[in-house]
Amino acid sequence: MIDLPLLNTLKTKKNLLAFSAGVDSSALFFLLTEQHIPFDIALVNYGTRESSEVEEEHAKKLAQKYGLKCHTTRAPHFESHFEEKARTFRYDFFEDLIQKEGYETLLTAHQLNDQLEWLLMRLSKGAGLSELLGLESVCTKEHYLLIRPLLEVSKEELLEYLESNNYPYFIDESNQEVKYERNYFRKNFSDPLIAEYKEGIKRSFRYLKFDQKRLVSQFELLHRQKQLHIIRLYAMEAKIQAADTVLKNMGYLMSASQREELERSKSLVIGGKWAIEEQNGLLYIAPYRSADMPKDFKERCRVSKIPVKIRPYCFAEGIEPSLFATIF
Ligand SMILES: Nc1ncnc2c1ncn2[C@@H]1O[C@H](COP(=O)(O)OP(=O)(O)OP(=O)(O)O)[C@@H](O)[C@H]1O
Repeated sequence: MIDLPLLNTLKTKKNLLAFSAGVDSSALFFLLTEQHIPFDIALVNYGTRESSEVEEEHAKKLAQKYGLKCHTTRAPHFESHFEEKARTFRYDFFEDLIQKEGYETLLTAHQLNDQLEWLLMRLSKGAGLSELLGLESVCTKEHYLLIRPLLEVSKEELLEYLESNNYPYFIDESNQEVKYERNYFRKNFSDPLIAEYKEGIKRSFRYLKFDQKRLVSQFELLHRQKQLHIIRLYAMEAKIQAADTVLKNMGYLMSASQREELERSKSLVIGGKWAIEEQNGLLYIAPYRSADMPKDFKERCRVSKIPVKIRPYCFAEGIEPSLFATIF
């Protein structure tokens, strides 16, 4: 019996399930239908496996059987960096659907094994708490909520659920190929650990997330406009944590050296992409831009205490600096 209290919150929402026809998303599909949660499905066909076409057909038939919409698309052939490009293509497709069809949530079937695999991969590269706990069960995106209802359920439990109910699913053989780094971690570390210590690992994630919340409360998002974030820091140690959280939400992961640089500096550009400025207990984060700005705009920024590296983004996006005088 898989009990997912989070599903109750979905009953009144327009939901889109990212459905690959594999074990995890098939299990989520049937858990949603059993609980009468309204949803449609979206599948990206990468055409990389013999079974790709069969899986797409299966998704369409399943959707028809349960009276759901099935959105599918065919990905182009990616020569290099397959995982990264496949992910970008996938989320672009989902976000396009969300905008066009007005979905309020995107549900993915990440589970406990994925969560541990993510943690171990980040741990091995140097990461802070919010990066280690990168898979969150509810994550606010600009136009929707990204929800991962299965984070506390192991792959083995999902498989048992499908088997015992005779529900159909496909096995993705590419998950076995250790040439992909994540599969190497999965096969050698996360899967064996979960096989032996599942309950302890579930508890640890719960405790860690609880501690993370306490730490997060050391900063507060005061204002967000487009991609500009202004955060109040209640403790200086919270700076990295705050930047980590915001950038991760925007799809950017800081490297270990960038984190060190941020610790040292009050004004910097990360990866040529993000301007970060700390000023009077406030942390400003915005995409890094350069622009010729009129004198009066610069003057209004100065009066409203908008840091120098943040101004070009405000200018490019038509964000009026004098607005901030009323916010703070
Ligand atoms: N081809 C696909 N079509 C639709 N949804 C998919 C597809 N592949 C994966 N998903 C969704 O994404 C979830 C995570 O899949 P997977 O672990 O393969 O992705 P990932 O590489 O970890 O990427 P990310 O974590 O960014 O989603 C799946 O449980 C499923 O909900």
